[in-house]
This record gives sequence, structure tokens and C-alpha cells, in this order.
Amino acid sequence: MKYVIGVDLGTSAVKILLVNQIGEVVDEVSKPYPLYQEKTGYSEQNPQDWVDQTVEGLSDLLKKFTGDVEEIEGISFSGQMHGLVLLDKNNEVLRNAILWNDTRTTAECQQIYDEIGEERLLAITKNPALEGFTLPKILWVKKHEPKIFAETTTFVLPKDYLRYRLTGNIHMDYSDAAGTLLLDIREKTWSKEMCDLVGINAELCPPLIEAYDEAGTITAEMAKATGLSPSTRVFAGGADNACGAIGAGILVDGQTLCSIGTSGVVLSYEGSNEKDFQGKVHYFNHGAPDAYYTMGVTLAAGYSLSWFKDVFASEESFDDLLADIHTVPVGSKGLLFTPYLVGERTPYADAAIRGSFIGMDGSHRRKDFVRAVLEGITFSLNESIEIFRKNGKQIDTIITIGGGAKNDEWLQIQADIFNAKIVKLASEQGPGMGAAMLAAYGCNWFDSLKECAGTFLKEEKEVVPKQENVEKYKKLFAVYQEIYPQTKKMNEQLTAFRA
Ligand SMILES: Nc1ncnc2c1ncn2[C@@H]1O[C@H](COP(=O)(O)OP(=O)(O)O)[C@@H](O)[C@H]1O
Ligand SMILES: O=C(CO)[C@@H](O)[C@H](O)COP(=O)(O)O
Repeated sequence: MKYVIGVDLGTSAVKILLVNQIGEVVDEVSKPYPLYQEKTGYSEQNPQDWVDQTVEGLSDLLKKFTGDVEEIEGISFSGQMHGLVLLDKNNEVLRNAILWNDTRTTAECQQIYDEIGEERLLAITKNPALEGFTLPKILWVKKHEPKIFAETTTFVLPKDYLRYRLTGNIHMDYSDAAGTLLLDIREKTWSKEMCDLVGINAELCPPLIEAYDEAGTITAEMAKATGLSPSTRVFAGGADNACGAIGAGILVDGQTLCSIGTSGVVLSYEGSNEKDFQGKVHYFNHGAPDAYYTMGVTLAAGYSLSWFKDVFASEESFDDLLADIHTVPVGSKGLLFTPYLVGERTPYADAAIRGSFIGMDGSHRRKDFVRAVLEGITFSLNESIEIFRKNGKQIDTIITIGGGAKNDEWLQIQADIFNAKIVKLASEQGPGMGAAMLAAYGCNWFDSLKECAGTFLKEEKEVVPKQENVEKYKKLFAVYQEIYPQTKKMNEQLTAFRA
């Protein structure tokens, strides 16, 4: 039997899948790492933690592997997007990575609009300037940490750094480069115009390759540390959302994905780069050949639930915390939650907004709060679905992946709020599976990713909306949508009191 490995470098943990030639997940390992939130709006990780935990995870996996290590033919990656990793002339990391959910760069986003103009920015990058994207972070370091910036010779994204440490070669793939705000999305080249206008040396940008291109083999040192063979072929891999789409089979027009990881996204396949959503949703290059995708992003989706668990139930598992939410009625007995714990992206690009519980009552118990959190996250994702529907997309089936797909009641909540059939796949690890598929396709096991999806991906269950719940949620969603405009000003006033 032949195998490939998919490594998903997520925000909460690295998840590693060993997948055989018929797409069965033979083994999986997950290794967590910390998130550093030194101040409000800050979110960083240490790139060395990613490397250490991946090496440990691979080593655990390989120790249990009973086959011949040469049978593991390829490995590829899926990575949390946008995170800035700065490297010096020796490719040493210069500071902690500034992550996708770090919102310190509001002034730099304004600088980009001032220097480039919104129209030109959208024409080149097809995206607005958002705090989470990479370019504003580069400009922040240039302004606030000039010594570090002066030492920088290249920048990469999280999974690119991990791949560099495994192979010794530096690259960035198009699907991840699309989230930097420096890529000309149509031409698939670094935009010299963008670099020049904001005063960034274009030579900082690394060489570009396709997500399924070969990027080298495992170095002797890493082969020894992990147990992998030095002849294992390493493929570039892609942005976690592009990989999530591949791993969920979102490979033709009309297909929609919901992914609830630390962030939450609603993503739609696009066969062309010519549509115009006026920057209301992100528009990025796919990991599949000649394809694109659009998506709306909830910054704190799974993060809202893990925040609640950390604060109020740190000793319990997610399964225990969610055990009795089916006993709470739709609407959590009049309790609404908005998941703006770290600001928001879609539909409100607002770094200052924060979350709320509205409608607390003396009769509410902890389980009511838990259900309200799940409903609030799902309402937020429904805002993205509304944007797509208003732009003419027909969404009647949604493939759902990520940690949020593990709970059956949450699947029903998704079906009822989205008013669509929810499909759960055999593995909810879409990004890791997408990375494994990129390696399988790169190794020429299949002629196309679509053919690979036909063999690798299996539906586990379908959940259909319950009409009675759909009607209740429609009314509650209208109330939910009033919370943002009504709490915006209050949150701006509270900014001064945040640590
Ligand atoms: N058993 C579970 N039931 C419901 N949600 C869960 C469960 N386990 C994890 N989650 C949610 O999934 C999130 C992690 O999802 P994951 O896809 O692994 O994220 P990431 O790729 O960002 O690291 C957690 O923040 C949590 O909210
Ligand atoms: O910023 C985005 C997409 O634009 C996030 O979706 C990140 O890519 C992080 O993903 P997860 O860790 O939640 O999977």
C-alpha cells in the first residue's frame, strides 16, 4: 500500500493525517501550541512551536507506522492564512509571527487606501485592506520595529516556514499568496505596483509555486528527527481554506463549504476571477488549477466556543460542555450572542467591535449560554450566506468541516439557520485531507484533484432543516442583525478601557 501525509497547521494545533491510496485515514495526530495575546487586538505564535510540534507529531505517527517508510510517497501542507513570518539573511526568524486574527493594523489599512486607492487595490488584489491580511502587518513592523524590518530579507506564511524547515527551500503557493494583498490575483505574479506604492522592496516576496508543485524532499536532519524517508516528496500545499475546499470536494461551480475551526468561513467555488463582489467577501486563488473561491469570514467562530470553555468550563471536554444543548429550545430562551471577541471581518470589517450576550435572564443556566454561543456563531456565518444569496448564488446544500462539525446538534443548528441541507464527510479534517490530496495528485496517483476527490471523499451523513426551526431562526436572525449597529458606538467608547 502507498501513503501520503497531510499536515494542517491550524491556529489551535497542528493536525497530521496519514492517508492510504484509497483515501482512508489510517492514523491521525494532533499537537497543540499556545497563542500569545499580549494586548487587546494582538495575536501571535512562535514559529518554532509549529516546527517542534509538527516534528513531534510526525515522529509519533511514524513510530506507530508498521509499513515500509518508503511507502509514504508524499507530504503536503495546509496552513492558517495571512500570518507574517519575517526571516533574516540566514533565514532565521526575526520575531513572533503576527497572525490572521491580530487586528493591530487599522492605521496601516488606512495607509494602504491612502497610498493605493480602493479602486486600484480591488483591481489588483480583488480584496479590501483588512487588518488580518499580511501587507498591513509588514507595514506595521516597518513603522514600529524598524530595526527588525531593516534585517528582513524575505517574508513567508506559516506553512511556508514549516515547509522550509523540512526541506531547506523557500516558496509560497498562490492560494496563500492571495491573502497577502501583494499578489496580482489575475496575473498570478507579485504586484510590483503594490510594493512600490507602499514602499516595500519587491525582493522581500518569496518565489511562487502552485499548491500541487513539488518543493523538495525531506532534509537528512528532519528525516532523522521525524522518521520520514529523505526521499519523501514534499509538495507546496495551500491556504487552509483552499485546502479545506479541496478536502471537501469543492471543485466545481455551485458548491458551498462551511468550515468552523478557530475562525469560521463560508466559501464558494469560483471558476473565474471576473466576478465582482466589491470586496464584500474575500476573493482568492484556489489550490486547484485555474480556479478561485470567494468567502466570508467570522474571526472568532470555534474560538468563541473555546473561549467560553476556557473561562467557564476549563476542566471539561467540548463533548461534555455540549452534552445537553439539545434540551435547550431554539433561541436559547431569548438569549443572543454575537461572536465579535477579536473584532469582525464579514460583513462588518471592524477591529473595535466586541461580543455581547443580549437578553440574559435569571432563569438562564450554563447550557443556555452554550447553545446561545453556537447559535451566535452560526448566525454570524449566515451573514456570509446572505451575501452570497443576494448576489445570485443558489445555496441549498453545504458541506461542513472543521472542529465545529463534530457535534450533531450543531449540525442541526447549521441546517436550521442556513436553511440548507448540511453534509458531513467521513473526515471533518477538510484542510488536512486537502493537503493529503495535493500530495496524492502531486505524486501522480490521479489525473486531477476531482478524480482524487471521487476516491478519497466519502459522505458520512446529511442533516436536513426542520421547517419549524427555520421559521423561528429567521425571526431571531433579524434581531441578531440589530446588535451590531446598536453596539458599535458603545464598543468604540470602550476601546480606551481595554488592556
Ligand atoms: N467536540 C467538539 N464539538 C464541537 N466543537 C468542537 C469540538 N471539538 C472542537 N470543537 C471546536 O473546533 C475548534 C477547533 O477546530 P479546528 O478545525 O481544529 O481549528 P483550527 O484549524 O483553527 O486549529 C475549537 O475551537 C472548538 O470550538
Ligand atoms: O484568516 C483566515 C481566512 O482569511 C482564517 O480562516 C485563517 O486561515 C485561520 O484558519 P483556522 O485556523 O480557523 O482554520
